[in-house]
Amino acid sequence: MTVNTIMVVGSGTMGSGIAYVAAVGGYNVIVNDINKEALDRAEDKINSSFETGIKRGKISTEDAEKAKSSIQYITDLKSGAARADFVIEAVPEIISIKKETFEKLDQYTNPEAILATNTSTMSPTEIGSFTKRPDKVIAMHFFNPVPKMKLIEVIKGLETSKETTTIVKEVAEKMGKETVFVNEYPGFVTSRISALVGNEAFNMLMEGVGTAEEIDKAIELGLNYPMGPFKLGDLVGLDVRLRNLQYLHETLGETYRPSPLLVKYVKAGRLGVKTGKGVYDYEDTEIEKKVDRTHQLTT
Ligand SMILES: NC(=O)c1ccc[n+]([C@@H]2O[C@H](COP(=O)([O-])OP(=O)(O)OC[C@H]3O[C@@H](n4cnc5c(N)ncnc54)[C@H](O)[C@@H]3O)[C@@H](O)[C@H]2O)c1
Repeated sequence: MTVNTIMVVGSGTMGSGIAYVAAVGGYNVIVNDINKEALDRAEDKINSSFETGIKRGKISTEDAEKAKSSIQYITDLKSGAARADFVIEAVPEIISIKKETFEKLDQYTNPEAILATNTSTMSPTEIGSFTKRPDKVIAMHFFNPVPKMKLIEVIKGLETSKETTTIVKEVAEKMGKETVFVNEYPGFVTSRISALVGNEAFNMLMEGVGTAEEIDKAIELGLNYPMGPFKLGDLVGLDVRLRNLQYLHETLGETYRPSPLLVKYVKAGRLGVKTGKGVYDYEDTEIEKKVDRTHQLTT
């Protein structure tokens, strides 16, 4: 099967980045969101990614214009799905929303279309079971910010076919990405390790091992991580972090029990950069600058 048109469902942080790399990769792109304002924000963000790309010499003005004109923004899932031969879902990490989305996609797309999920933790086998084509369902786990981060972690479900993995590899390469193919297990490789490191840091803070700044500095300079676990957590969103940990705790057991301090921060509404306060206070411009400078993050 030749992939010409990619539809991205959910145009938030991840969906907008995925749409951008798909357009730069030469695909016709349909971006869908149930929320018109989110769709408008995505369009602004994608257009500014093109401007940055041109300024940094990563893409010519001509190619950027061509790629930009290949993107369509729509709120109607049905009409977009009917034209797509490859779909990447990036709706919130809530199983009921994923289920409803995949049931609809299964109904509206050509039966040959591949349906990929950008889930951070969930089972592509379970997501595949919401459709009548589990052989064509797979997880493509992108990293934030998508235009910068090189990797797509690809996770096969129990029924995912060889043909599907081959096509996914081709699509990822056209998007300029490296891939790792892993077998399904909760949290895959990256989300499982990242959640654990972040949780351990919260436990250390709770135990009084050090301040947040000291723990972040130790991990950055001593272990050569590009970003300390608290800065990363604040950027990802502590609520998102907690949700991932709760899922890993349910599926993998005690090792992943969320730190009581993380739970307390979320209860207080201290969710990180997005609420202006998380572990750090973002009125502190120095930390905000640091966070801006460091772009590597993942949930
Ligand atoms: N944020 C990250 O760093 C990151 C990294 C890797 C993977 N992920 C995963 O990517 C997915 C999306 O995360 P995000 O951070 O982009 O979320 P987000 O909240 O920024 O965006 C989600 C978008 O989906 C839209 N939406 C909600 N219900 C919808 C529906 N039924 N149909 C169409 N659109 C719908 C929302 O309006 C919103 O614009 C999640 O599964 C998340 O776990 C996130």
